[in-house]
Amino acid sequence: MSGASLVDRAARPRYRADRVGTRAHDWVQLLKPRVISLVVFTGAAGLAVAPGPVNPVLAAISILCICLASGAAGAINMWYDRDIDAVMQRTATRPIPGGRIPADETLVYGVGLSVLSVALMWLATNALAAGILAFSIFFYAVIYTMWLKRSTPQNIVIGGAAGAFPPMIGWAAATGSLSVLPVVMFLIVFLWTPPHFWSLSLYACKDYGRAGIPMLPVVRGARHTRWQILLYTLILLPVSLTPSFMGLCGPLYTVTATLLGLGFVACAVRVLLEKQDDAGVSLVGDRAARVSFRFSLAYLFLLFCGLLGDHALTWWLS
Ligand code: HEM
Ligand SMILES: CC(C)=CCC/C(C)=C/CC/C(C)=C/COP(=O)(O)OP(=O)(O)O
Repeated sequence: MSGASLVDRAARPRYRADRVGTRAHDWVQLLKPRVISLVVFTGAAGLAVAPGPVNPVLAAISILCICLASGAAGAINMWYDRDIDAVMQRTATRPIPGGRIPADETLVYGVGLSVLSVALMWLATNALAAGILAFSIFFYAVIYTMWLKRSTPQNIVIGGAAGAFPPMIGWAAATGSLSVLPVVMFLIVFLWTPPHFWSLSLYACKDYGRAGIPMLPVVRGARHTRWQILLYTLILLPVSLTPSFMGLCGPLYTVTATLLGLGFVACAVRVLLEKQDDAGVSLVGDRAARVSFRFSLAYLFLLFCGLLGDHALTWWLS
């Protein structure tokens, strides 16, 4: 046997395994797994704080459906945005612009998973949960991605509603109805989205400008964006405390929401006061905006943990 074929035999299986692994990884990346992990967590929280006993199998199926649906919407977003993703540094290596997954296969994948998730939700729970799930996919994939994202700097404010529906979906899956608390949870995520995204957009501004996407700092400038971030954190703080004012939760949630809300406002004030030029562009590498973006992720996760902990405590004490 020649040396070359020995090398071939040794190399071939490893090459195949790597390719299979890479392809599987790319199919998962189309679902934006890191982003949807928090989306799914908020949906699970909505389900967990809903009143009445929930069948654990149906709860698990509902959470799986929210996961599949948000991933599917992400895949349709990547299919539609393949032109701008190729231009932006942050997204240029995604599976479609990277040439690793064909665009048409991504569309079939996104639409297929959308149909599967909605049908499964309907079969396992009820029409209300399935209906809001379908509407969320439509809102993110069509209203936000295909329309608002490229046409208005308010794109993420209105489009952010898509990512705010999961707590309502979780609650509806558990109860077949809606109530004040899931609507407040919707409002919290809705008002959280602008400071979450605009913090990131302050330091990703060049990317969006190059791709021609009218994100707020591109259109209205960095200084205006800094004020808007502060405005939304200031509105978010009292809204996040509505469950306390309405007697829908106890002191654990109230303390958590107050501390986190003040922390988020403090991050926004730092973003506003950061050393900047006349146009509001940071002179210190957008340090405050980076901290604010990271804090936004911790904020939402911990706030909903506070709600879950409060709910568990009330149940345990009763
Ligand atoms: C229109 C609304 C939103 C916009 C435009 C937006 C935009 C973004 C962008 C551009 C990133 C960076 C992603 C990357 O580089 O891969 C990001 C990260 C993230 N977003 Fe959002 N987001 C929105 C809503 C949400 C919602 C509703 C959630 C969850 C409830 C969320 C959770 C996350 C998480 C967890 C990350 C971090 C991902 C990582 O660590 O790589 N986002 N978001
Ligand atoms: C239940 C359900 C269907 C929920 C869908 C909600 C969802 C996936 C929300 C996440 C929002 C998100 C990833 C925005 C990214 O914006 P972008 O697409 O402008 O970001 P990009 O530049 O990174 O692609």
